[in-house]
Amino acid sequence: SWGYAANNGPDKWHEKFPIAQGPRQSPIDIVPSQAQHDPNLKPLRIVYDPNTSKGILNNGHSFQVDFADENDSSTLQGGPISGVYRLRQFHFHWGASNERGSEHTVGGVKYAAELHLVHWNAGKYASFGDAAKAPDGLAVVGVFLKIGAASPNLQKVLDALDAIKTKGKQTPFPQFDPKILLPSSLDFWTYEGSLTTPPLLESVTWIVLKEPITVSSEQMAKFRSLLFTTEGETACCMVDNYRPPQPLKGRKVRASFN
Ligand SMILES: Cc1cc(C(C)C)[n+](CCc2cnc[nH]2)c(C(C)C)c1
Ligand SMILES: [Zn+2]
Repeated sequence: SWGYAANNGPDKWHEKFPIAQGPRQSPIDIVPSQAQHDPNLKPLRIVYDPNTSKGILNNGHSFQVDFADENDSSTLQGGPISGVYRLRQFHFHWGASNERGSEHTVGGVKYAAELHLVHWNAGKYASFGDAAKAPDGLAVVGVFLKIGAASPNLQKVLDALDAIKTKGKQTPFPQFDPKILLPSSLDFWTYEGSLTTPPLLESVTWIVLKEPITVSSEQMAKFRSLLFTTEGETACCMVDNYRPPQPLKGRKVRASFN
């Protein structure tokens, strides 16, 4: 199946998922000078309840922290979206070394990693699966990670990785508030895009924060200690699990700030 290696990676995905060459694919290179400030964009309203965090899982592509989403306890509103989107999970993408790893780039600049907080339009769709197939179904907040001071808040997540080293392993991850992973400014760029892995569904309103959070080189090494492979398979380090930027195809990127 699909992966990030030469034989099954991003350049091959279009063979089984032709939408890979579609009109609203993600990620993209964000060119700040080309992004138009839109005064109609509302401030982001992010309310997360730590009681909704459930577990942490190695899904073979990344690792994710899953949230209970049967009610509106953890939600995203405002910004470019209408209605209430529920937090489903968050996960990361990162590189084999510090000079690459993010999916979105800013004026061609790659960051060491990128956090994705995935939300679905529960006001309009009955389930995450239904929302994932709708053009206004998902909203993903992207946060860049750049190398600098260690993040104590991120360390709580990294300390759980030893328990989920191989594909399919999961462990409880209760009482975690992902709001502590966000930078101080919620200024963002936004555009209409897609999932960045197969099935590459064109159902995501992207909200990419301008301000990165910092992570230390030692913390990045922790991400790279995970494996793409299951226990017993020949170990393959989970690194470079990012899709490169895709053609803009006429889309406009809006900025919430001047
Ligand atoms: C239905 C579905 C949704 C997602 C994301 C949006 C959580 N994902 C992750 C795709 C993705 C990761 N980062 C941006 N998009 C998948 C993958 C695991 C098959 C399936
Ligand atoms: Zn992602």
